[in-house]
Amino acid sequence: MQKVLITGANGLLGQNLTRLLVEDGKYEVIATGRGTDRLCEDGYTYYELDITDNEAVSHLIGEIKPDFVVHTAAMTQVDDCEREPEKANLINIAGTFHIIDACRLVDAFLLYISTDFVFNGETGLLTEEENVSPVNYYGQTKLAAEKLVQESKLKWAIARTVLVYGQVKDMSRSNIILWVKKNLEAGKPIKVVDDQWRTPTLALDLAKGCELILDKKAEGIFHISGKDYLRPYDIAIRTAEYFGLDKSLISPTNASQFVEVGKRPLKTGFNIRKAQTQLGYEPHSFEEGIRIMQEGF
Ligand SMILES: NC(=O)C1=CN([C@@H]2O[C@H](COP(=O)(O)OP(=O)(O)OC[C@H]3O[C@@H](n4cnc5c(N)ncnc54)[C@H](OP(=O)(O)O)[C@@H]3O)[C@@H](O)[C@H]2O)C=CC1
Ligand SMILES: Cc1cn([C@H]2C[C@H](O)[C@@H](COP(=O)(O)OP(=O)(O)O[C@H]3O[C@@H](C)C(=O)[C@@H](O)[C@H]3O)O2)c(=O)[nH]c1=O
Repeated sequence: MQKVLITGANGLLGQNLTRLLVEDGKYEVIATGRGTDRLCEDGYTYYELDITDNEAVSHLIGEIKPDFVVHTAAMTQVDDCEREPEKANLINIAGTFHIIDACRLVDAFLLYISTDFVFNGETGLLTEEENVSPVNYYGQTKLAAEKLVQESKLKWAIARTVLVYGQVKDMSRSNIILWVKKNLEAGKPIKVVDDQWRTPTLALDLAKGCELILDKKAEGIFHISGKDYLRPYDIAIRTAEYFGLDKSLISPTNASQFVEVGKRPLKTGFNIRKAQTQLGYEPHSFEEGIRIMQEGF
């Protein structure tokens, strides 16, 4: 069986991907993450791996000799990246460089997970050909890492994704659905932006997109997201409706009033035609996504 090594396996995508690949049984799965295993299931091997430790990365990848590496690990809190650019550089850029170097040692195929935040948000429903121009530091680090991957001379793919939602064990960061649900359940009013546009992505769909890339050894950039083009305000309303929560607690705001440390691009969201035609990728609708998430992990 071919071996797939996953970085960031404790994360939202990492846990979904680890479980999906184990369930589908086509690959031997090696999950790696910061600290101890948080998924704690059977069927894969777990190793602690901090991607900022170059020696540890080359040692482990050199020992395991994976056929594929799926590099999901990243500093994903956008405002923290703005506040701590050196840490963001270390994890998102240097970390990716370490992974690339180690992949070279064993000639592994590298699948790098990137973001809609490489775009400036002037136009939405973006194709893979659109010009990149990030508006925040997180986006800059992810773009710098994309360039390293593209120049690596490895066999590579980049899966860019958008506003991922889902639920895993002991989550590193929340996501919009859980945030809305938690506040409305507590009877707390929330202000949600109505001038951003996104194609929110169920973590399980993203994991499936990654698996399809591995199965086909598909090279190049792929936009892997949900298919519903929504504003965070719409997402909040639909979440309230789905869970029967009080919608009147949600009020609209916009970029001029809701100022964040890291600027967010206004219109992103993806055109996923390439992934649909070349990979056979077919995401769930947003409502199906909430239902799947609600069924638990
Ligand atoms: N979530 C989203 O909305 C989007 C995510 N992406 C990209 O998708 C990928 C997966 O993100 P997602 O799963 O959602 O995010 P998570 O934050 O849930 O997962 C990221 C994982 O990376 C781990 N990590 C951070 N630093 C290191 C390190 N030095 N060494 C090893 N692991 C580390 C984190 O560890 P720990 O658990 O210890 O914090 C965490 O488990 C990322 O590359 C992200 O940039 C792209 C677009 C949207
Ligand atoms: C906290 C908060 C968020 N929001 C909105 C803004 C935003 O669109 C959405 C989610 O907010 P967050 O800060 O969690 O997400 P944000 O950092 O904007 O999300 C990003 O994460 C990184 C990792 C990515 O790569 C991107 O694709 C993107 O999804 O909720 C509000 O409208 N009001 C609020 O009070």
